[in-house]
Amino acid sequence: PLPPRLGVETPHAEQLSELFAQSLGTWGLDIFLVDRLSCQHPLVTVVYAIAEKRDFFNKFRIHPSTLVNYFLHVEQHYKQDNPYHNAVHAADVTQSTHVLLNAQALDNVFSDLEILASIFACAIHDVNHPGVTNQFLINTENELAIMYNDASVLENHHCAVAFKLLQEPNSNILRQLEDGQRKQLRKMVIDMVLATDMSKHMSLLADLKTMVETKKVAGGCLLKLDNYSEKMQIMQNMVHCADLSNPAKPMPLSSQWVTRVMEEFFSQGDREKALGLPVSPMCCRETANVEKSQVSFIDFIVHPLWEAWTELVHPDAEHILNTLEGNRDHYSELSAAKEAAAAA
Ligand SMILES: O[C@@H](CN1CCOCC1)Cn1nccc1-c1ccc(OC(F)F)c(OC2CCCC2)c1
Ligand SMILES: [Zn+2]
Repeated sequence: PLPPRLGVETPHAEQLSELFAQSLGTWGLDIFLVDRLSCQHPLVTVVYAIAEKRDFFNKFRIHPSTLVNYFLHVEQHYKQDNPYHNAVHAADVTQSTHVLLNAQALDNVFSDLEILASIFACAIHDVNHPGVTNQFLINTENELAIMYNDASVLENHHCAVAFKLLQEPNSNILRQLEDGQRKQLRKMVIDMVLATDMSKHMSLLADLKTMVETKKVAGGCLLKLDNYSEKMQIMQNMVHCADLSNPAKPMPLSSQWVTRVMEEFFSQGDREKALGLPVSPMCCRETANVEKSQVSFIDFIVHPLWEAWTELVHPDAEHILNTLEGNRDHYSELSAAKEAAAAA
């Protein structure tokens, strides 16, 4: 039997179908509205809609009910009481990557398997996130840090949980793939999810810039991506861009993400204080300057990354970079106004 047309039953099925028909491929889809209309199944409904749109069911002989079963389990393993690292964030990163994949500059660059791997990686990339940073897990000698020897602790955990869930009954969406394909997809997903570790950001960006320079110099287009490592570099940066896309979304969405991430950081700060640990940067609710932090986050991390991505897929991401620059100025003005008010 087929599952409901959105993957899950919801009293707002008509409205949600309409929203996906209009905006599934749009930068700025209101993922918080998707969360409400789907009755807190944002990940299942977004993945199901993308799977339909990209014909995954036929291309990979995945039964719709198997896809729903698996991603319901994945969704349930995102901690709903995390203000930020919850299933809405996973759905947001997945839908954002779906949009980035549609860039004309990326036409015919990725195989169907690479596209499935990218969407899969986004959907599971933060599964079972505990709502604290790698550093916190390491400092508190958490069992996860012991398990993964302090190396990309969260990211290793997300991958392991996701592949473990594939072994549950009627959940193995990769069952019908040829063995080689399944092994290849597993490797690609691991490579992408491990690359979402922020400690890899500078090296990932450096390699992207090098690729953009050579591409520009060669005057070639992206089609000349013949080896796995170049292809994977682009996929890693694409997922990383989507993971750091909050400041590049329309302000009504961006500001909700800022509130959520600060709430998660502050509760980590509260825990560090209670444990007598040094409070991590930006995690102290008494002293944090939210707007100022956003300006430096954008200036030092998010803008350089999106500038390189925009150049790589020129001109398809111009509007995203413009939104990011507009948001940066907005936070800078807010920060100045706050300082002026404090001085007065
Ligand atoms: O924490 C960030 C990386 N650090 C590295 C060390 O320098 C500061 C930034 C990335 N990251 N990792 C997990 C979640 C997020 C993260 C995601 C959306 C964020 O802001 C907004 F877009 F919603 C965000 O903002 C923080 C708080 C103020 C500035 C940075 C953080
Ligand atoms: Zn994430």
